[in-house]
Formats: sequence, structure tokens, C-alpha cells
Amino acid sequence: MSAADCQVLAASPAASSGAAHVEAPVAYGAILLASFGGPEGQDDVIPFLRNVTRGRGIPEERLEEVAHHYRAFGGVSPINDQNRALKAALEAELAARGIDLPVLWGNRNWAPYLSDALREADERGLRTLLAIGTSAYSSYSSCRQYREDYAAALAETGLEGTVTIDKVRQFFDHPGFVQPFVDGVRAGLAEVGGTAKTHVLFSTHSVPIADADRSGPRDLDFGAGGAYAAQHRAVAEVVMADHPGVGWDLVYQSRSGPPTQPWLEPDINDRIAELAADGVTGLVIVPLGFISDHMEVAWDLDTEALETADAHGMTAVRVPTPGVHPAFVSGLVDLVLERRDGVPTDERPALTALGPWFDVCRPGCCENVRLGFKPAVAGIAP
Ligand SMILES: CC1=C(CCC(=O)O)c2cc3nc(cc4[nH]c(cc5[nH]c(cc1n2)c(C)c5CCC(=O)O)c(CCC(=O)O)c4C)C(CCC(=O)O)=C3C
Ligand SMILES: [Fe+2]
Repeated sequence: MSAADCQVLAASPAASSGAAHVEAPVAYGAILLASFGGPEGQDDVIPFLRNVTRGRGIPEERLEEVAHHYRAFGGVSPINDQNRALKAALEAELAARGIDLPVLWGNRNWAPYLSDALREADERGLRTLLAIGTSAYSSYSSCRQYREDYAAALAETGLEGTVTIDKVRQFFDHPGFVQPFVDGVRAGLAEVGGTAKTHVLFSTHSVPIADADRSGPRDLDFGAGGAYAAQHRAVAEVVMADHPGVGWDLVYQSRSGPPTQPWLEPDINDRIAELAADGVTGLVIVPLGFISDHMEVAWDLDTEALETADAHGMTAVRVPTPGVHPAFVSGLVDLVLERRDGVPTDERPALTALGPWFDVCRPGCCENVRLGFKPAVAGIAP
């Protein structure tokens, strides 16, 4: 490969890797809506947190802190109802388009589990599944961990070799995912724009810097924060293109892990305090890292960050998550069809130069050296 090719590769990794990231058509039997899962009552909170944090080295104080967030909402995370609504909306959209693909729903950390969905698929004779993970970006937590958990669920159910699971590409820059944020930021600015000085904060889940730096394919360099940070920045730029002159930043929330471990910064609350000191009076908070209302949105943004803004005398609004926005729902169906039909790269919509992302994860994609190697589906080994 020439030096010129390398430069192109670094600037636009997916677009320059040609057919390698688009797979041949596959006659899928069903869609697997794969999510995180969350507790549905006070008694679920601790068992759920144990499921999530097993072997993760999360300090006990952090667990108590997070349990308190769930307790304040009756032990119920909004995430499961959001997924029930998304499943129903996908079914309605598929029916409206005359597409005969059932939607199965399974979670990584709470019932209904991925293994429940796989058993159901097998019983119904649906053995070729296309997963939509409820997470748009590349990183260990938002991509590879889903792929590892698909592999673990296949092993647990004994369905390895009987049921196969592919996935749609990471969809951070698909128009259907971005449109709700475009709409939300426009409405948010109209709401707080009357104040003297307005700023937009794009917030996403912090992750350990070691994970962020390994996000995306091993052979491509995305700079500090890896593909994870680069994808968020690129999407935020697209959203802000409509609002020249308005200041914005990418910030991080929901940090956990031991204090000695570096995680992506700045924290949203620290940044709000700095902006207040700089004379910012109006704030639009964009939950860019989340496809629907999770506890991270309900607590870390709507409770904590809005309180921080209020304490500094700012007027702040939080933009809605994509949820069941019609553009998002129909975009997910488009993602299913492009994968099923093997649509070529140049016909796939992508709003940033980083995409369209890969159908099949490349070697070493989003690997986690902290937790070690685990088998994963929908990727090129190792
Ligand atoms: C990038 C990312 C996403 C976005 C991608 C995606 O959506 O998948 C995400 C989503 C979510 N994270 C969630 C909940 C939790 N995440 C935790 C812990 C962690 N998250 C991490 C990262 C991410 N997490 C990381 C690096 C850890 C440290 C442990 C580890 O290395 O794995 C913990 C343990 C306690 C704590 O440490 O906070 C909990 C309870 C819920 C459910 C919320 C609800 O119930 O509504 C959702 C949607
Ligand atoms: Fe998390």
C-alpha cells in the first residue's frame, strides 16, 4: 500500500476499504433486538448490578451509588419499556413495508435474556438472525461486548452451529439516528436561545481510556479516544453544521471504575461549572451516546447535570433520545434491508467521512486487554 493510500485510510477508513466491509446478501429469518436490560423493581436492582459488574473490578461504593439511582425510580429502569416500544414500532414499520421478518428481543444483563430469545428462535425454526444492538458507536462496551454476549448465549443454549447471528453496522452516522438529534438541538436552541450566551453539550458514556483507544479496527488510527471519540465528534459536527457560531463540546458522563483508572473526560458537570464561569447562561444537553431513555439519562443528565446547571443559574434543556422517532425506526429497518440485500458501500447512507461502518468487525476491533480475549460472533478473528 502506498503512503497516499495510508492517508486516505486514516481520513476515511470505511469508505476506502471498498467491498471488504460489505457482505453478500443473506436470507435472514428474524431480527434480534439486543439490548442492555435493566431492573423492573426494587428486588431486581442488586441481582442486576451483580450481572453487569461480575469480574469488572467496580468499587463497592460505586455499586451502592448506582443502586441509589435505581432506588430513586422505584427500582425500575426506563430501558425495558423503551425496548418494548421500539420492538412494537419496528414490527409496525416492517408490516407497513410488507417485510416478513419477526423481531425477537433479548438483553445482555436482565430478562428477557439473549439466551431466551435464541431458544425461542430455535423453537420457531428461525436460525439465521440479524442483530440490532441498541448502541450506535464502536467500543468494547458498545460493540464488542454485545458480540461476545451473542457468542456466550449461543454456547449456553447449545445452539452454536445451529443458529447464526450477524449484526447491522454501527449506525452512529446513519441519517435515521442523527435526525432526532438534529431536530432536538434545533428545538432546544429555540427554547434557551433567548438567554445571553448559549452552549451545546453532547454527552456520552465515559469509558476507560484504554478501551477507547482500542475502539475500532486494530489497524486503523483514530487519534486520542479511538474510533469511539472520533465517531461522537463527527456526529456532533454534523448536528452543529446547522448552527454556525454556537459553541459546543463533547463531554462524558456516568464514569465508574476505580479512581486510579483513567476514563474519558471532561465530566459533564465539571464542564458545566467551567462554562458558567465563562458567562454561559443557556445550555442544550444532547444525550448523543444513548438511543433511548436509560437510567444514565434519567439520573446522570435529568437529575444531576440539570441540577448542576440550575445551581449555576443557567437555563438548561435536555434533548430527547431517538427512542421511537419515526426517522430512527425507519432507519433501523433500512439498516436491516441493506445488510440482507448486500447493498454496496457507495449506496449506503452515512453522514460522516468515517462511515458507512463495517458489516463484520475487523480483526482486533474494540478489543479489551483488561478483561482478556473472549470469543465473539460477527467479526473477523482474532
Ligand atoms: C459505553 C457504554 C454504554 C453505551 C452503550 C450501550 O448502550 O450499550 C453503556 C450503557 C449502559 N450501561 C448501563 C448500566 C451500567 N453500566 C455499568 C458499567 C459500565 N458501563 C460502561 C460503558 C457503557 N455502558 C462501562 C465501561 C462500565 C464499567 C464496567 C465495564 O467495564 O463493563 C454499570 C455498573 C455500575 C457502574 O459502574 O455504573 C451499570 C449498572 C445501562 C442500563 C441503564 C439502565 O438500566 O437504564 C446501559 C444502557
Ligand atoms: Fe454502562
